[in-house]
Amino acid sequence: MPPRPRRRVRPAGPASCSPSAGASHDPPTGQGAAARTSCGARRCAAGPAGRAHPQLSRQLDRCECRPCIAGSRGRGRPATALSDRRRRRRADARRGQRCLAAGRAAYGGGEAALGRPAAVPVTSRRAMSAIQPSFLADDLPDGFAYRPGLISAAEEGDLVAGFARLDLKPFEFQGYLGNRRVVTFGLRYDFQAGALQQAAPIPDFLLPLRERAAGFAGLPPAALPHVLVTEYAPGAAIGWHRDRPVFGDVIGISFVSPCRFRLRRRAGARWQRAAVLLEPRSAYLLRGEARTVWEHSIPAGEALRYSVTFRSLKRPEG
Ligand SMILES: O=C(O)CCC(=O)C(=O)O
Ligand SMILES: [Fe+2]
Repeated sequence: MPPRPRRRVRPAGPASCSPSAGASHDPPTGQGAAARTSCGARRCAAGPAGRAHPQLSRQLDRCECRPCIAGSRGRGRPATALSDRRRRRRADARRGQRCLAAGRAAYGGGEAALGRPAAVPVTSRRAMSAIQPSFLADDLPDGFAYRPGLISAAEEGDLVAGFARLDLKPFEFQGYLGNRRVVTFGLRYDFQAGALQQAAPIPDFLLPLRERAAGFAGLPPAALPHVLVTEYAPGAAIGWHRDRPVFGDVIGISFVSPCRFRLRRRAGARWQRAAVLLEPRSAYLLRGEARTVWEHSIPAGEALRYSVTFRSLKRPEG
């Protein structure tokens, strides 16, 4: 195997931030200590001295620092450094067969466990503390809704087999690659153009899921013209963000293994925080304040997880 290309060195200047940042934002090993910044991410130790995350912008709705967007936990690679793409593709087909069983086993495994939507057995204390929900009902952000068991275990199996056939690509933002892989259908947000563009039509196998998601959100299926399928391999994360303002409601459905879904919003000089366990086959809705005020993120998990995210379009102000 050819030697792995070196990580791209961050260019100087305010438009960049070294691959560091955040709870999903830790600096790469050897880059020194990182201090907290106003965005709750970390100061880039290797970046311009003392500067907070340079691309954090309230207008932009999230920190635009490349590794933050990529959720790469400091391990993001430049697109040009992708050396194992072909190998990963070949592994996909095999993984599609294995992942459901393996993912289920990682959190307590077996078809019997799958029949129980609420309780999520986990195999280790560490895994338990990583995903334990931490809010009381009162702490839920307004506009956040959660439904366990939106789909059956059999439906989940069929959908996961479908994901294995999709052309998932590492999430890319300004040349940096995240550890999660994605594919978008219907409408897609083009980060460079800053606008929605037409993507491939939503595949037939996802349409019944869209109906279910729409029913959960009280919307007609056609009101969800965008769908994003995301694969989180063990260790993959998504950093703190709000979804793009061009979108309206966000409905996320989880597959294979659970994750901890974290929420935070500014409360003076501090962050108010909440977290919820997203079980496989469950759905959540982000609407109102949960969508427009609170940020969300998912820390790296120990087992493979897929999510399907449906989004409506923001209604024109009237
Ligand atoms: O995987 C999930 O459920 C969340 C994904 C997400 O927040 C996003 O793609 O904006
Ligand atoms: Fe999101």
